[in-house]
Amino acid sequence: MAAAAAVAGGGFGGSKKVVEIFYDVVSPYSWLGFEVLCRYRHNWSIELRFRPAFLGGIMKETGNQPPAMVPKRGEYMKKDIERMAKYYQVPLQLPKDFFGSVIRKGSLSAMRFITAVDMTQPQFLEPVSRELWMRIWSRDEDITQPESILAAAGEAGLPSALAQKLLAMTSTPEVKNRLKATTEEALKYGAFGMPAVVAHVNGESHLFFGSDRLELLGNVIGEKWLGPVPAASKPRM
Ligand SMILES: N[C@@H](CCC(=O)N[C@@H](CS)C(=O)NCC(=O)O)C(=O)O
Repeated sequence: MAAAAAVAGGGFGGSKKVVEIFYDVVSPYSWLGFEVLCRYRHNWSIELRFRPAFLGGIMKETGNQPPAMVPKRGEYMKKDIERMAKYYQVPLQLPKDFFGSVIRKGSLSAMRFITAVDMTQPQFLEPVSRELWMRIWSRDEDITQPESILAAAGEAGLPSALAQKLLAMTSTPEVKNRLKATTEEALKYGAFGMPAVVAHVNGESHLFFGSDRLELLGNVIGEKWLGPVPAASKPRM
């Protein structure tokens, strides 16, 4: 198993089932899956592991394309995201210039920053990821410029000197290679898009694609699905 699992405390032999979510902040459906799994940490006997990866790399390696590249699917997606945001209670809003913000600008610098956080300050991984999603997928703000990334880090509570240091780390081979390695790991599990959720059960790994397959994930790991906002958890937003 890759470095991240080792860092997070070893293999998959504990009593809780390990569930990994491979995500990229450019992906709105990843945000939905991320928030719902964060809630289910309190309801299911799972150890949730965040695995920041690069969706562009997954698309390239598998020959896939973002769903909105098919115009009719793009139209449907707008409606779908609106409805899912309401149902999942996540404040997702489509950016005005979808192609500019999501396809053209992309998320490489943001995902490298998140990777640097994961490698050195993992306690900030969850809030930094969430704040970057808040920027691009809720407030229609940039996530590519250094000042945008630093602003998200500040909102997440990362001290400014530390955030500057992590930003400088994003151009190092260590960070670039780690993001590549996590992306390759997702591909090895069979990912072709995001969120890619991998559950480890009795030595076997099961891949689920999409924020809409978490009910099925629950069924496979023997846990009850209680809807996107289970009672024991409070939505964060
Ligand atoms: N039905 C899934 C859709 C997820 C989805 O469309 N994810 C995009 C990234 S935001 C993707 O990777 N799509 C690849 C594909 O549809 O083949 C859900 O509700 O989560």
